Amino acid sequence: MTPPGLRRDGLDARVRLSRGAIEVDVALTAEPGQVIGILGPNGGGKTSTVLALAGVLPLAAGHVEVGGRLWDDGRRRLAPEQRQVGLMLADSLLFPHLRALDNVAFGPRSRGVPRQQARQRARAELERVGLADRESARPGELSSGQQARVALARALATDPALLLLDEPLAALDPDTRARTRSDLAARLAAYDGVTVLVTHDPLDALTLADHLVFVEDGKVSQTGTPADVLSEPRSAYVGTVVGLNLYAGQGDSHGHVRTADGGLIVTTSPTEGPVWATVPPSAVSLHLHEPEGSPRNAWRLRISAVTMQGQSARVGLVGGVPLTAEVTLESVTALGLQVGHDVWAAVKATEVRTYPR
Ligand SMILES: Nc1ncnc2c1ncn2[C@@H]1O[C@H](COP(=O)(O)OP(=O)(O)OP(=O)(O)O)[C@@H](O)[C@H]1O
Repeated sequence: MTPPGLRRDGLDARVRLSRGAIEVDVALTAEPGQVIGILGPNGGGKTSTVLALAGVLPLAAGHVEVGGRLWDDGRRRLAPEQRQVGLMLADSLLFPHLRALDNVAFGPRSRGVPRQQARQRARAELERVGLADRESARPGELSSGQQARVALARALATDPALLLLDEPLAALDPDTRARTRSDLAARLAAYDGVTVLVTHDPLDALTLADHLVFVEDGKVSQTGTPADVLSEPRSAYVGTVVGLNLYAGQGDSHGHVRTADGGLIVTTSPTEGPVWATVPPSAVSLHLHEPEGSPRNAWRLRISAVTMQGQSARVGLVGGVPLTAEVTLESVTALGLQVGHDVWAAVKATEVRTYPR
């Protein structure tokens, strides 16, 4: 809750630092109340960025400004405890000997709030995450999802201007994860500070974040709303996250896109110049013989992987235009799809979408 009269100005940061072998350079901006989702491959610099925002890692250059206050300008910085930050990690790191109420009250207490007032605040926070009736439970008596909600309540009990969530749901099993995700979404909707959420799970990012920032090898490879990113991925990694086959190519005026590897893709979408082309895996059909008929793409490719996903199968294909195809389990059986076999992959030209690079 923002005290009356205190204006919240959101986040304006440029994090520049060296970490291991990589040079991190990540700019982040957000309005109060917004959630920024940071995604990226392992070791890309996501956690380093969050640690720099928290003040645990010093900036080599750049700045961190939160709520109109300069926290770090690359030379002078506020210590972590001087920053209005709430932190939640995959490991909820609750004190095992303290009941839920005192775990949550710990933050305000350590900032000098008197005991009764801190407990009152903790009670309100537990209520907001639906745990009013479990305030006396020790962490060992709570489920993993409840522990995560206590950790969230604790992170918010100090009125942070910046809430940092680093893989907050990663330790939960899929069912608990889904339920806790919706609890988290509800709580974040009522939070008026800025949230930075690091996650590997596209579903977390797509359902919780207003804005996505992809960090690869220390740099921002793409930013945008979830809708922007879903429709127009701009790196191989982002393509994989949103589940589309993505190609960088050069288009001509005849609807032909030539990829860097020499593959040819035919599309009805505008093509001239450097373009990205996407093919949804579900738009790929597989055949044992060369398909005939309307203008479409037909590539002879080799199967590199077959994995089941619910009622369908994902088939990895390598060759001139490497693809992932999503087909029914019946087709896997009927066509006898196996790693190492060659098949024809067909995609209608109308299913290939392009946009400028
Ligand atoms: N304690 C450390 N000391 C030195 N280098 C580190 C340390 N922790 C991580 N690194 C290195 O810093 C780089 C960035 O790591 P970071 O943890 O920020 O990436 P990440 O994107 O969060 O990765 P992950 O998804 O695996 O958590 C990596 O090259 C990593 O090896």
